[in-house]
Amino acid sequence: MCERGLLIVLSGPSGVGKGTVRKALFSQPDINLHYSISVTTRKPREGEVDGVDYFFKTREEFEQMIRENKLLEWAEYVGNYYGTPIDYVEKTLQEGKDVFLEIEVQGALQVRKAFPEGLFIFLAPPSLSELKKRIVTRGTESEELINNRMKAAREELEMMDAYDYVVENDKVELACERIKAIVTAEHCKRERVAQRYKKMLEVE
Ligand SMILES: Nc1ncnc2c1ncn2[C@@H]1O[C@H](COP(=O)(O)OP(=O)(O)OP(=O)(O)O)[C@@H](O)[C@H]1O
Ligand SMILES: Nc1nc2c(ncn2[C@@H]2O[C@H](COP(=O)(O)O)[C@@H](O)[C@H]2O)c(=O)[nH]1
Repeated sequence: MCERGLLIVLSGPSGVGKGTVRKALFSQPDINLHYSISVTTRKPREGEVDGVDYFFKTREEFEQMIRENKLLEWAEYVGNYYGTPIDYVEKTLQEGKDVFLEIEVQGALQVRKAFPEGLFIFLAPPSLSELKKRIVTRGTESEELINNRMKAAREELEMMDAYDYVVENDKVELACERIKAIVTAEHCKRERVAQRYKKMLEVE
């Protein structure tokens, strides 16, 4: 029987750079993580592709997924639904592969309840003014939505203590290296624990 994979959750306020860091991480050749594509009712941004960036759904379709227990977690964030399809996560972990979720804070806290053995990483901005600058510079949100996301960000930043690690995204390459080091250390720790139990069972 193969060991279950590790569930890694990267979370943090909108605009901190979760997507940028995740893409940089996944572009590295030595990375063996599996990205879970979320479902959302948000309209696609320019260049976003259904089934690659998100599975784009109507509110009715999303609510049906909730009723049918197809989501590991879901949240309504600044007027839209976002959720993680449970089947992909379960199947991939079962195959012994690591799954990577990039989700907001309410959802991460739900996943923590369902998967306390997961690895929870909070990506933090160098400052609130830099966070605002990043959302504004991205140019995807109206002024009203930027203000709503900044309001949510203040509440989300208060939740960082609920995570296993806080990683500052000052520079994308540095944030990637920190996340890689955390994942490697977590694997080593789990391997040591597994070996200890194996030996214990051999002796008894
Ligand atoms: N370390 C960094 N330094 C400067 N700019 C950055 C850094 N990381 C990301 N950015 C920029 O900040 C903006 C927001 O990044 P990104 O879209 O990855 O954030 P996000 O956390 O995924 O946002 P959301 O949660 O809204 O999807 C982008 O324009 C990106 O290029
Ligand atoms: N709870 C969940 N949050 C998710 C999921 N997928 C993405 N997100 C987060 O939503 C906000 C807004 O995303 P955006 O693409 O509209 O900028 C951001 O923090 C994402 O990380 C999910 O499945 N569940």
